[in-house]
Amino acid sequence: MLVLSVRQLTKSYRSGGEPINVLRGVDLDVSSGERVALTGESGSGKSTLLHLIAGLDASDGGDILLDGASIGALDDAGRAAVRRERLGLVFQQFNLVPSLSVADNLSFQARLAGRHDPAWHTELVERLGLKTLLKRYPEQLSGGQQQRVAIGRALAVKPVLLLADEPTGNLDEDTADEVMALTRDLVTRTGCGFLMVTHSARLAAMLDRHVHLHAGRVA
Ligand SMILES: Nc1ncnc2c1ncn2[C@@H]1O[C@H](COP(=O)(O)OP(=O)(O)OP(=O)(O)O)[C@@H](O)[C@H]1O
Repeated sequence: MLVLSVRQLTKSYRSGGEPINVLRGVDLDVSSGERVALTGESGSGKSTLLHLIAGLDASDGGDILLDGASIGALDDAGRAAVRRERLGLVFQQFNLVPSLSVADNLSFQARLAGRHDPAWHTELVERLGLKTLLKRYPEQLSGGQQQRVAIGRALAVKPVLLLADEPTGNLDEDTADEVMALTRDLVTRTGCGFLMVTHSARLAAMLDRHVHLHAGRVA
Protein backbone atom coordinates (compact mmCIF):
# COMPACT_ATOMS: atom_id res chain seq x y z
CA MET A 1 0.00 0.00 0.00
CA LEU A 2 1.28 3.45 -0.89
CA VAL A 3 1.75 5.74 2.10
CA LEU A 4 3.32 8.56 0.08
CA SER A 5 2.63 9.61 -3.46
CA VAL A 6 4.28 12.76 -4.80
CA ARG A 7 3.04 13.87 -8.22
CA GLN A 8 4.61 16.48 -10.50
CA LEU A 9 5.69 18.57 -7.53
CA THR A 10 7.17 21.97 -8.32
CA LYS A 11 8.82 24.56 -6.10
CA SER A 12 10.81 27.67 -6.89
CA TYR A 13 12.39 30.29 -4.67
CA ARG A 14 12.66 33.91 -5.55
CA SER A 15 15.61 35.64 -3.95
CA GLY A 16 15.95 39.00 -5.65
CA GLY A 17 16.15 38.52 -9.40
CA GLU A 18 15.47 35.33 -11.31
CA PRO A 19 13.50 32.57 -9.56
CA ILE A 20 15.39 29.38 -8.79
CA ASN A 21 13.34 26.40 -9.97
CA VAL A 22 14.40 23.84 -7.39
CA LEU A 23 11.79 21.11 -7.96
CA ARG A 24 10.60 20.77 -11.58
CA GLY A 25 8.06 17.96 -11.48
CA VAL A 26 9.05 15.44 -8.84
CA ASP A 27 7.32 12.05 -8.82
CA LEU A 28 7.98 9.71 -5.92
CA ASP A 29 6.14 6.81 -4.28
CA VAL A 30 6.87 5.14 -0.94
CA SER A 31 4.98 2.04 0.21
CA SER A 32 4.26 0.99 3.78
CA GLY A 33 7.27 -0.76 5.28
CA GLU A 34 9.51 0.46 2.45
CA ARG A 35 12.80 2.17 3.30
CA VAL A 36 13.97 4.68 0.70
CA ALA A 37 17.16 6.74 0.55
CA LEU A 38 17.04 10.14 -1.18
CA THR A 39 20.35 11.42 -2.47
CA GLY A 40 21.38 14.31 -4.69
CA GLU A 41 24.15 16.85 -4.89
CA SER A 42 24.22 19.79 -2.50
CA GLY A 43 21.50 22.28 -3.43
CA SER A 44 19.53 19.76 -5.52
CA GLY A 45 16.44 20.28 -3.35
CA LYS A 46 16.42 17.27 -1.01
CA SER A 47 15.55 19.29 2.10
CA THR A 48 13.03 21.35 0.12
CA LEU A 49 11.25 18.14 -0.94
CA LEU A 50 11.23 16.78 2.60
CA HIS A 51 9.87 20.07 3.97
CA LEU A 52 7.05 20.05 1.41
CA ILE A 53 6.12 16.46 2.27
CA ALA A 54 6.17 17.41 5.97
CA GLY A 55 3.85 20.33 5.22
CA LEU A 56 6.39 22.79 6.61
CA ASP A 57 6.20 24.77 3.36
CA ALA A 58 3.76 24.96 0.45
CA SER A 59 4.54 23.81 -3.11
CA ASP A 60 3.88 25.83 -6.27
CA GLY A 61 2.22 22.94 -8.08
CA GLY A 62 1.64 19.22 -8.14
CA ASP A 63 0.28 17.10 -5.34
CA ILE A 64 1.35 15.17 -2.25
CA LEU A 65 -0.84 12.29 -1.12
CA LEU A 66 -0.24 10.95 2.34
CA ASP A 67 -2.05 7.69 3.01
CA GLY A 68 -4.25 8.57 0.01
CA ALA A 69 -5.24 12.06 1.18
CA SER A 70 -3.98 15.20 -0.49
CA ILE A 71 -2.12 17.53 1.86
CA GLY A 72 -1.99 20.23 -0.84
CA ALA A 73 -5.65 20.96 -0.21
CA LEU A 74 -5.12 21.59 3.51
CA ASP A 75 -4.60 24.93 5.23
CA ASP A 76 -1.79 25.54 7.74
CA ALA A 77 -3.76 24.09 10.64
CA GLY A 78 -4.66 21.00 8.64
CA ARG A 79 -1.06 20.44 7.64
CA ALA A 80 0.07 20.87 11.26
CA ALA A 81 -2.46 18.24 12.35
CA VAL A 82 -1.22 15.79 9.70
CA ARG A 83 2.36 16.45 10.79
CA ARG A 84 1.49 15.83 14.45
CA GLU A 85 -0.59 12.70 13.97
CA ARG A 86 0.59 10.95 10.80
CA LEU A 87 4.26 11.84 10.36
CA GLY A 88 7.48 11.23 12.24
CA LEU A 89 10.28 13.73 11.67
CA VAL A 90 13.96 13.30 12.48
CA PHE A 91 16.64 15.87 11.73
CA GLN A 92 20.41 16.02 11.94
CA GLN A 93 20.16 18.23 15.02
CA PHE A 94 18.38 16.00 17.47
CA ASN A 95 15.98 18.76 18.59
CA LEU A 96 15.19 17.24 21.97
CA VAL A 97 13.60 19.46 24.61
CA PRO A 98 16.45 20.23 27.07
CA SER A 99 14.15 20.68 30.06
CA LEU A 100 12.43 17.31 29.65
CA SER A 101 13.73 13.90 30.73
CA VAL A 102 14.33 11.17 28.16
CA ALA A 103 11.02 9.54 29.15
CA ASP A 104 9.11 12.79 28.63
CA ASN A 105 10.95 13.65 25.42
CA LEU A 106 9.89 10.26 24.11
CA SER A 107 6.22 10.63 24.95
CA PHE A 108 5.23 14.30 24.85
CA GLN A 109 4.49 14.53 21.12
CA ALA A 110 2.41 11.36 21.20
CA ARG A 111 0.55 12.73 24.22
CA LEU A 112 -0.08 16.05 22.44
CA ALA A 113 -1.45 14.17 19.45
CA GLY A 114 -3.65 12.02 21.71
CA ARG A 115 -1.79 8.94 20.48
CA HIS A 116 0.23 7.89 23.54
CA ASP A 117 0.23 4.09 23.81
CA PRO A 118 1.98 2.85 26.98
CA ALA A 119 2.70 -0.63 25.56
CA TRP A 120 4.26 0.82 22.41
CA HIS A 121 6.21 3.35 24.51
CA THR A 122 7.67 0.49 26.57
CA GLU A 123 8.53 -1.50 23.46
CA LEU A 124 10.30 1.52 21.93
CA VAL A 125 12.30 2.06 25.13
CA GLU A 126 13.44 -1.56 25.03
CA ARG A 127 14.20 -1.77 21.33
CA LEU A 128 16.14 1.52 21.41
CA GLY A 129 18.11 0.51 24.51
CA LEU A 130 16.92 3.52 26.52
CA LYS A 131 15.76 1.72 29.68
CA THR A 132 18.62 2.91 31.89
CA LEU A 133 18.54 6.46 30.48
CA LEU A 134 14.90 7.41 31.05
CA LYS A 135 15.56 9.80 33.92
CA ARG A 136 18.45 11.59 32.25
CA TYR A 137 18.24 14.89 30.39
CA PRO A 138 19.40 15.39 26.78
CA GLU A 139 22.64 17.15 27.79
CA GLN A 140 23.61 14.00 29.72
CA LEU A 141 23.43 11.81 26.59
CA SER A 142 25.84 11.03 23.77
CA GLY A 143 24.91 12.02 20.21
CA GLY A 144 23.89 8.48 19.32
CA GLN A 145 21.75 8.21 22.46
CA GLN A 146 20.08 11.56 21.69
CA GLN A 147 19.26 10.46 18.16
CA ARG A 148 17.81 7.18 19.45
CA VAL A 149 15.49 9.26 21.66
CA ALA A 150 14.56 11.47 18.68
CA ILE A 151 13.74 8.39 16.58
CA GLY A 152 11.66 6.95 19.41
CA ARG A 153 9.80 10.24 19.78
CA ALA A 154 9.06 10.29 16.04
CA LEU A 155 7.79 6.70 16.06
CA ALA A 156 5.81 7.02 19.30
CA VAL A 157 2.83 8.42 17.37
CA LYS A 158 2.87 5.35 15.06
CA PRO A 159 3.26 7.49 11.97
CA VAL A 160 2.37 6.31 8.47
CA LEU A 161 5.62 7.85 7.23
CA LEU A 162 8.96 8.56 8.90
CA LEU A 163 10.92 11.40 7.30
CA ALA A 164 14.58 11.91 8.16
CA ASP A 165 16.98 14.58 6.93
CA GLU A 166 20.62 13.42 7.40
CA PRO A 167 19.66 11.76 10.71
CA THR A 168 23.14 10.41 11.35
CA GLY A 169 25.06 13.42 10.01
CA ASN A 170 26.35 14.31 13.48
CA LEU A 171 27.38 10.78 14.42
CA ASP A 172 30.56 8.80 13.87
CA GLU A 173 30.42 5.91 11.40
CA ASP A 174 29.90 3.07 13.88
CA THR A 175 27.21 4.96 15.78
CA ALA A 176 25.55 5.97 12.50
CA ASP A 177 25.40 2.32 11.39
CA GLU A 178 23.96 1.26 14.74
CA VAL A 179 21.26 4.00 14.65
CA MET A 180 20.43 3.11 11.02
CA ALA A 181 20.08 -0.58 11.81
CA LEU A 182 17.75 0.20 14.73
CA THR A 183 15.70 2.57 12.59
CA ARG A 184 15.38 0.02 9.78
CA ASP A 185 14.11 -2.63 12.19
CA LEU A 186 11.67 -0.24 13.84
CA VAL A 187 10.28 0.87 10.48
CA THR A 188 9.63 -2.78 9.65
CA ARG A 189 8.00 -3.32 13.06
CA THR A 190 5.85 -0.18 12.65
CA GLY A 191 4.97 -0.82 9.00
CA CYS A 192 5.40 2.86 8.17
CA GLY A 193 7.23 4.15 5.12
CA PHE A 194 10.70 5.63 5.58
CA LEU A 195 12.24 8.36 3.45
CA MET A 196 15.74 9.45 4.42
CA VAL A 197 17.91 12.17 2.93
CA THR A 198 21.56 11.20 3.01
CA HIS A 199 24.86 12.13 1.39
CA SER A 200 26.27 8.73 2.26
CA ALA A 201 26.28 5.97 -0.37
CA ARG A 202 27.09 3.54 2.44
CA LEU A 203 23.93 4.43 4.39
CA ALA A 204 21.82 4.58 1.22
CA ALA A 205 22.90 1.01 0.46
CA MET A 206 21.47 -0.11 3.83
CA LEU A 207 17.94 0.74 2.65
CA ASP A 208 15.58 -1.00 0.18
CA ARG A 209 15.61 1.56 -2.58
CA HIS A 210 17.66 4.54 -3.61
CA VAL A 211 16.27 7.56 -5.50
CA HIS A 212 18.38 10.42 -6.77
CA LEU A 213 17.30 14.03 -7.16
CA HIS A 214 18.89 15.73 -10.15
CA ALA A 215 17.93 18.80 -12.17
CA GLY A 216 14.71 19.16 -10.21
CA ARG A 217 13.48 15.61 -10.82
CA VAL A 218 13.78 12.20 -9.23
CA ALA A 219 15.70 9.64 -11.27
N1 LIG B 1 14.05 29.73 1.79
C1 LIG B 1 14.79 29.76 0.67
N2 LIG B 1 14.90 30.89 -0.08
C2 LIG B 1 15.64 30.92 -1.20
N3 LIG B 1 16.31 29.87 -1.68
C3 LIG B 1 16.25 28.72 -0.99
C4 LIG B 1 15.50 28.60 0.22
N4 LIG B 1 15.63 27.33 0.69
C5 LIG B 1 16.43 26.69 -0.19
N5 LIG B 1 16.80 27.52 -1.20
C6 LIG B 1 17.64 27.14 -2.36
O1 LIG B 1 17.05 26.02 -2.98
C7 LIG B 1 18.04 25.09 -3.41
C8 LIG B 1 17.79 23.72 -2.79
O2 LIG B 1 18.05 23.78 -1.38
P1 LIG B 1 17.91 22.49 -0.44
O3 LIG B 1 18.30 22.91 0.93
O4 LIG B 1 16.56 21.90 -0.64
O5 LIG B 1 19.02 21.53 -1.09
P2 LIG B 1 19.64 20.18 -0.53
O6 LIG B 1 19.68 19.23 -1.68
O7 LIG B 1 18.93 19.74 0.69
O8 LIG B 1 21.11 20.67 -0.18
P3 LIG B 1 22.20 20.12 0.91
O9 LIG B 1 22.54 18.72 0.45
O10 LIG B 1 23.34 21.06 0.73
O11 LIG B 1 21.56 20.18 2.25
C9 LIG B 1 19.38 25.73 -3.08
O12 LIG B 1 19.85 26.40 -4.23
C10 LIG B 1 19.04 26.72 -1.97
O13 LIG B 1 19.92 27.79 -2.00
